[in-house]
Amino acid sequence: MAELKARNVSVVYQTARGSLTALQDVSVAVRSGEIVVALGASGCGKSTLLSLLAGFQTPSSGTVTKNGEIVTGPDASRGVVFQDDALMPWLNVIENVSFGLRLRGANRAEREARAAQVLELVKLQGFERHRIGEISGGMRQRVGLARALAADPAFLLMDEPLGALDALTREHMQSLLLEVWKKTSKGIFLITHSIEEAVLLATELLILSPRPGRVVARHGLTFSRRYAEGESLRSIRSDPEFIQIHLELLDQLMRETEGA
Ligand SMILES: Nc1ncnc2c1ncn2[C@@H]1O[C@H](COP(=O)(O)OP(=O)(O)OP(=O)(O)O)[C@@H](O)[C@H]1O
Repeated sequence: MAELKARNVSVVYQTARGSLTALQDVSVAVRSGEIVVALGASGCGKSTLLSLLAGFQTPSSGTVTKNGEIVTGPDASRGVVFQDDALMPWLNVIENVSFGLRLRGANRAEREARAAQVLELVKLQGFERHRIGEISGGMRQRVGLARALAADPAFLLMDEPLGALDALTREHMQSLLLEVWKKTSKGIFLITHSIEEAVLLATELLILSPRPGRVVARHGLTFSRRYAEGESLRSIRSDPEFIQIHLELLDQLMRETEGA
């Protein structure tokens, strides 16, 4: 089992208006087969936390470790997906997906075989040769997810991956993401602004509050596991417990952001 851990991390940015504590004493652990979701108002440090876990930056204090070893930079064990899919429009779908493999020296046959596997996982078979400009926003996000999966990372780190999608496409993507999780047992860290999405996907939900960014609550949840065990999303979403938790979190977030 792989484990990615931030322990008591703080991040202080120096800005023109003085120093800004983006994260204060935050701890989080993401293990294989878990979906840790960070939810909170704008500016509470969610992206900064993801960036630490990815190894894009180091904390001002505290530690980030992967399987007990200090993280010093990004590597292939952590695949990152952003809201803005950051695809290369001049390449087709399969070239985008296999780009990282190419950089790592995989030959053409290896790249094509692996890309075909992950494209099947995200249900994009048949679109391999489409140009990025020819496919929809939802499909682009699936290409982004396939690209992150291509190197078979132990962890997926996702910064509002579904934020730019329309409501219906977003729901399709939520179930696709759960299917991928069920099949691969990756450890997932995901940022969202949607309370509903957070409750649906999370096995652990972190509520962050801004200025300074800190974890104000943690909830262990089981709805995604119920989906993985075969319950339909419709049945989960209409469960009174799901609705109750959703409303309680809404109240909590409203209180946290009052006057912000
Ligand atoms: N490189 C930086 N230099 C200075 N301040 C920064 C930098 N990056 C982020 N910040 C500030 O740190 C705080 C946390 O930012 P961060 O992007 O991590 O929050 P967030 O919760 O992801 O926000 P959002 O939901 O809007 O994406 C914000 O006040 C932001 O303005």
